[in-house]
Amino acid sequence: MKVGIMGGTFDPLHIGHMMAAEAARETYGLQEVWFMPSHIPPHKHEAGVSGADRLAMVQEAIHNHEAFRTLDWEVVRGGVSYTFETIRRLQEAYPHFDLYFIIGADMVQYLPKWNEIEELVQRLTFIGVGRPGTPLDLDALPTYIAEKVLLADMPLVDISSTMLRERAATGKSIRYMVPEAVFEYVQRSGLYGIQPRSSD
Ligand SMILES: Nc1ncnc2c1ncn2[C@@H]1O[C@H](COP(=O)(O)OP(=O)(O)OP(=O)(O)O)[C@@H](O)[C@H]1O
Ligand SMILES: O=C(O)c1ccc[n+]([C@@H]2O[C@H](COP(=O)([O-])O)[C@@H](O)[C@H]2O)c1
Repeated sequence: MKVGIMGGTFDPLHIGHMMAAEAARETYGLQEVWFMPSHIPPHKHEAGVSGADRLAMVQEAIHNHEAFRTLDWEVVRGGVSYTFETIRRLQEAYPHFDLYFIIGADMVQYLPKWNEIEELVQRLTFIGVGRPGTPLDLDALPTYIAEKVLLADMPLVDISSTMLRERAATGKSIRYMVPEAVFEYVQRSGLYGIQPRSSD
């Protein structure tokens, strides 16, 4: 079975994440895509909102898609979420899966700095999608990494979670930049300083 892993901080989850997963699924015929929020991403500070809320946003966003699932392992395990550790465990649990890890252009260029990248490229194939601000240039990567990165086309989406947090903090709308169900969850829970909706 061909399974894509869409790893991310998802603070908050936005339409760029959804489109990346769908483009990878469609282009490479992935039977399922598992959205996997990290607890603490290796190269970032701890996320602003809890793992439980970030997991809930993923669940809200994907529940209508027949091929999308959530994987809560990293949030449940806690600590720093190293992808190679998670993938080792996944392959122990599901030895017959053919694994693909979906990432945006910024993460493609960062691959040489991932922990145990030599092991990771033996265990899975990356699927990279375009993202404004970073060229998707496989020639810039060492060959042993570049030959394990496939590309999937999608319309460029100039949205990041950072931009959405900043918009929310300054009172600007994030509606339609996140899936509607995520917007409703954020509003209901009062995340990112967005006012909980009154019970009208
Ligand atoms: N607009 C986008 N288009 C394509 N890929 C994206 C986009 N936003 C994020 N991704 C990819 O999704 C994965 C998870 O991203 P992440 O949750 O860190 O979101 P982010 O918007 O980059 O967050 P932040 O602004 O907080 O760094 C990464 O591989 C990232 O490259
Ligand atoms: O394991 C690593 O060294 C590593 C370095 C950078 C990113 N990742 C993973 O790549 C995914 C996207 O990262 P991020 O920080 O953009 O959300 C997420 O699952 C991270 O845990 C993993």
